[in-house]
This record gives sequence, structure tokens and C-alpha cells, in this order.
Amino acid sequence: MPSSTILLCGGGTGGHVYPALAVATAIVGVEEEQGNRGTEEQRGRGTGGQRNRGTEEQGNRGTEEQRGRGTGQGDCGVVLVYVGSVGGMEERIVATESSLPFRALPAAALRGRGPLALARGATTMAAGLVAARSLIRELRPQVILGTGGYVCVPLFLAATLARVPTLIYLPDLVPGLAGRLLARIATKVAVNVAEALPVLGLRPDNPRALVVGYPLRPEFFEQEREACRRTFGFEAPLPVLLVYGGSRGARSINQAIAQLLPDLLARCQIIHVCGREGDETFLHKAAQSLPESLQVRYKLYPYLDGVTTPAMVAAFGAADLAICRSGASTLAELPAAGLPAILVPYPYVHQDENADYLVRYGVAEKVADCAMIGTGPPQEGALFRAVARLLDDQLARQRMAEQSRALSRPDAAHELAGAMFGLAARSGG
Ligand SMILES: CC(=O)N[C@H]1[C@@H](OP(=O)(O)OP(=O)(O)OC[C@H]2O[C@@H](n3ccc(=O)[nH]c3=O)[C@H](O)[C@@H]2O)O[C@H](CO)[C@@H](O)[C@@H]1O
Repeated sequence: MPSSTILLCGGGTGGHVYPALAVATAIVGVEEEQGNRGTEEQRGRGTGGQRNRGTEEQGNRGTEEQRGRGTGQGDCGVVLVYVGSVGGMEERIVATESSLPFRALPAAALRGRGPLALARGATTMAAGLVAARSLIRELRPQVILGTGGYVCVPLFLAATLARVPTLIYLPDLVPGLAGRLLARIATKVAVNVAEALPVLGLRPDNPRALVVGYPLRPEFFEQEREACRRTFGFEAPLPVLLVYGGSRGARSINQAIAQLLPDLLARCQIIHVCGREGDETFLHKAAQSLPESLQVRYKLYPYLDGVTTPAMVAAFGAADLAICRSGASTLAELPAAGLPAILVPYPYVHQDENADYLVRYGVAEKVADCAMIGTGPPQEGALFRAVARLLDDQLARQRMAEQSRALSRPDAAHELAGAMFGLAARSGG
């Protein structure tokens, strides 16, 4: 496919960004395999997928040399451009963790807390549609991949008007409102697991439907446990617990951990990724009130990006057990790392279905947000009881890890890249 332009679009939260970056890396890989070399001019325009995320041995901060390796920048004839929303967290992730050029569109939620919010949302979306139409006229893409979030709506509408083929990837068991809308207008609809298709009104034999798994950063499959542990400065032979609340952090989980900190640190070491919303302050204070011998077991970060901090993949590699929300990424990242988990679904979106899927396969346990601490002493709440039981039962963890690995589909990014090339070929790219 000589000199094609592909747009990747997803935003609002991290879960809509990382799958697109993984597909970008795979597209560059497929292009290079096919020996389809770009011209000097195309190279300058930027083609990269994800930067390399390393462990301690690899320097961990991403040297210039490593960044070059992970991006695929240089010899690829495809031009990839990331399209996100104005002011969304995707701009920062794309700038830090990839070398893709970034373009922003106005976008807002399609439902509001009243008629005024709804009207404001509709106005922003109308502005987004105008901007998307002019972006498509300027960049003339052969195909567009959407990975979710409201920003895909104006871009997909503009693509439909301009007859540019689109592929929407929806990773959740039950996709949100924007996802369901996009599934109606996209040329192809890809999902993580077949169970998601009926919700979208699609049968598995529908030629528009693809079941591909979840496109992951390749580094999830490559981590070496001891190196990952050293990355976080852990030396004790105690188990490592990874706590995170999705890409934004989860206040209720952070508050529960603050209460349980002394009891947890008596049994394990913790990597806690608390989100950028300011919870770091009270967690830091809770840790400082502990004896020095326990404090060294607690590693607190607002976010792990693999460039300014250690990488999220290294945290997965270091851990024996996770406590986390059940965003769609957990359906693939936990299996790829073979990491047993206690899932605490975010109550206001469809995360229960994702958690139930993993629980059904025996690779995770579920604790309701409101049951984490309960009404009595925090140690008697459902969260601490589950953590203590699993930390004490290495065999159970091993069994969960093995069953978890069996769910892994490492070829998802590659499959989606192939589907994108197929659509681009149809559009004459
Ligand atoms: C509150 C909300 O609406 N959540 C939704 C949002 O979650 P959210 O954006 O949190 O999505 P996920 O939990 O699926 O993914 C988070 C991603 O961020 C990465 N990560 C996270 C923290 C960090 O410090 N570094 C890092 O790299 C994780 O490894 C993962 O790849 O999108 C998901 C995908 O549609 C949905 O399933 C969730 O229901």
C-alpha cells in the first residue's frame, strides 16, 4: 500500500488510546514486513506507533535509541496520524508514549445532566463535525480506526459523508453509548470477545463483524519478573501487589488502600498507581505515618508512562496479584501477564460484565465497590479478606495465573492491522 494515510482515533480515557497505539505499532510492523519502503518525504511526516517501554536493564526512562526502536519510524510507507479530543488525556499519552503526530477535534458527551448540558454537547459535536470534515479533506485518509470515546463520533460521521472506510474497535463486553452508535455507521465492527456482538445487534457470521481479542503493547509478553521488581526497587522476597484504578485512578480504591496500608504492608510490597486527580497527597501522608521498614515496601505513583516513570508493563511483570477496576484492558492485560486479580468494577459504567467474564474463567475475583471496606473494621471488609486469602495461597494464585494466560490472544493488534490494510485496499489506497 504505497503512501497511505491512516487515522487512528480514540479518546477521553486511556483505555481508548493504548489499543490504537498497539495497532499503530502493528501497522508499521506489517508495512516493514512487506518491504514497502516510504520516501524520504513520508519518513519526515512521522509514522511511529509506540515507544519502547523498558525495565531497569533497559534504562527504563526510554533513551533516544530505545525510542527509535519502538516507533518503527523511518522506513514505513504509511502515514499514521492520531486524532483525539481537544483537552483530552490522549494528547499527553500520545506525545509521551508514541511518536505519532496528534490532531485534536472538539468533542463532548452525547448525554448530559439536563437540557442545557445536552445542548452544549450537541453544539460542541457540531463544531467537531465541521473540523473533522476539514481534517479529512486535508489529510485524505484511506481508512480510519476508532477505538472508542466521543471524539470518534464526529470523525466517523465525516468519514461516512466522505465515503472513507472505517473500523470501530469496541473492547468492552457491553460497549457504551458512543460505541453502540459508532457500530451502526462503521464499515467494520471489531470486538474483543464474541459475547459482545449480540449487544451490538450483530451475529458472528455478519461480514461486518470481527472478533479479534484486545490489541496489546507487545511488551506485556516480554517482561522478566526479577528485572521488573528491581525497576521498582523491591529487594525483599515478599509478594508484590499492584493497585491501580484504570487510567484515571479510582478514589474509592485509593481510600480503601489508605485505610488498609499497615495491614497490607505487613504481608506484601505494593506498587500503587493512584491517578492524577490528587489522591497522591493523602496516600503519601498515610504511608509516612508508618515505620520506615514498611514505608520502603510502598511505591506510589500518580501514573506510569514508561518514559518519565517506570512502565505499566513492568508493574504487571513485577506483581503477584492486582487490585484494579475492570476496564476492558483488564480482559487482556491481566491474561498477557498471567496476573491474578481482585476486580472492583466502577459502578457507573458497564464494568461488571468485564469482571464477570474473568471471574467465570477462574482468573479473578470480584469485590463490589461498596463492599471493599464494609461497615466494621477495614480488615474485615471484603477487599482485605480476599487479598489476605490470595496472598497466603500461592497455589491458588498459580492456578489463576495459568488459566489467565490461556485467555491471552497475542495476535489481536496484528489482526486489526490486517483488517485496516484490507479496508484501505478496498478504498484504493
Ligand atoms: C470510568 C470509565 O469510563 N472507564 C472506562 C474506560 O476506562 P480506562 O480508560 O480506565 O480503561 P482501561 O482500564 O480499559 O485501560 C486503562 C489503560 O491505561 C493503562 N495505564 C493505566 C494507568 C497508568 O498509570 N498507566 C497505564 O499505562 C493500562 O495499562 C490500560 O491499558 O475505558 C474502558 C475501555 O473502553 C472501559 O472499559 C472503562 O469502563
